[in-house]
Amino acid sequence: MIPAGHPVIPRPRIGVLLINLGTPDAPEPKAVKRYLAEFLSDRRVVELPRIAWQPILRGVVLTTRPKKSAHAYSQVWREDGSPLAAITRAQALALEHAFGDDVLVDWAMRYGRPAIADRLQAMKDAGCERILLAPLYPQYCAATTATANDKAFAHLAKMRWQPAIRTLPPYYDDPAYIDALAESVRTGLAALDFTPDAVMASFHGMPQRTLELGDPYHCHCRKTGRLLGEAMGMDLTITFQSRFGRAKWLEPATDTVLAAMPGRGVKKVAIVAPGFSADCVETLEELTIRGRETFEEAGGTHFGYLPCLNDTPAGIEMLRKLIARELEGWKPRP
Ligand SMILES: C=CC1=C(C)c2cc3[nH]c(cc4nc(cc5[nH]c(cc1n2)c(C)c5CCC(=O)O)C(CCC(=O)O)=C4C)c(C)c3C=C
Ligand SMILES: [Fe+2]
Ligand SMILES: [Fe+2]
Repeated sequence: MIPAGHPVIPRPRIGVLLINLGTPDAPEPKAVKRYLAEFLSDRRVVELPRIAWQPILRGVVLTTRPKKSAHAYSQVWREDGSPLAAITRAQALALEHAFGDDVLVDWAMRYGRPAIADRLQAMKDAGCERILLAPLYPQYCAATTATANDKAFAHLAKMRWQPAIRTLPPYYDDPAYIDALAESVRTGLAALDFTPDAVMASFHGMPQRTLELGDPYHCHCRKTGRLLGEAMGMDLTITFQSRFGRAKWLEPATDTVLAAMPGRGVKKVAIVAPGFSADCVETLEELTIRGRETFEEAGGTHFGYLPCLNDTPAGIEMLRKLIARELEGWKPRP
């Protein structure tokens, strides 16, 4: 017999939680500061002892960067909010539709809102006894994939009745991903009013030290770049963007290469950012606005940015395939 006051147990369901990095609530210094404080305090992101990093973070970074970043965010903000959040929400809605009634698809951000703990709890309360955590990073990195999963498991650690959990593996070399990328690059190139002299694939950077410590991120990016180039039948220029701080980061740097290209006769460039599953401030502002400026100031004449897969039909179908594969054997009980 069920004791009085025992919660009503809903029909068991399967849940899928899409997770992306996170974004401020508003393109304003105060909101950006709150977001950066959480993001840059993560020891998976800045791998320095707290005692060394926190004074620099609080004393320098959080007193200068929020204003600069808020300006960048304000240039790309949409009516429905931060591009990263709006696109991730649209991906969740499209996948929810694609999977139908038996699978509940939700989304969360590692930093800021909607918080992973809140969405996981909501899924559990809605009857999800089996949940796939899907960090939307094609290339594995401790600073992205691992910390997203860590945050989810930290919440599970507080649950008496945990759901069963699977995590989406990195998909940097998955044919479904490479094919979707190749198709979207072909469409993007065809829509340009010029033929580029070079096509650049720009990935988010990481400190060089993480490669030496064994993080596979650099290798995953190189392999995605190679496979995408092979699928396109062309040589891609692979670069790393968004350098942060004084340490040596993965090279070559996107901005350095953009500044050098025109001098080498490359005056027309197209850029794609295959590591980002959704367009965000790093692609829409850093590449599309500042990257273009850098290239044109160095003598470049034509610059084209090719959008991420986002919630395009090809992008959603790719995610649906990857997710469906992970859900295999997880039939909802009647
Ligand atoms: C030490 C600093 C940073 C590391 C390491 C880092 C790794 C990393 N980041 C992404 C993806 C994204 N980063 C985004 C924004 C962003 N990244 C950093 C710093 C590091 N990232 C900062 C300070 C910011 C904020 C914007 C700025 O001030 O420049 C975003 C976009 C978020 C948005 O709201 O639009 C994404 C996505 C990856 C994949 C990665 C390691 C592989
Ligand atoms: Fe970043
Ligand atoms: Fe940036």
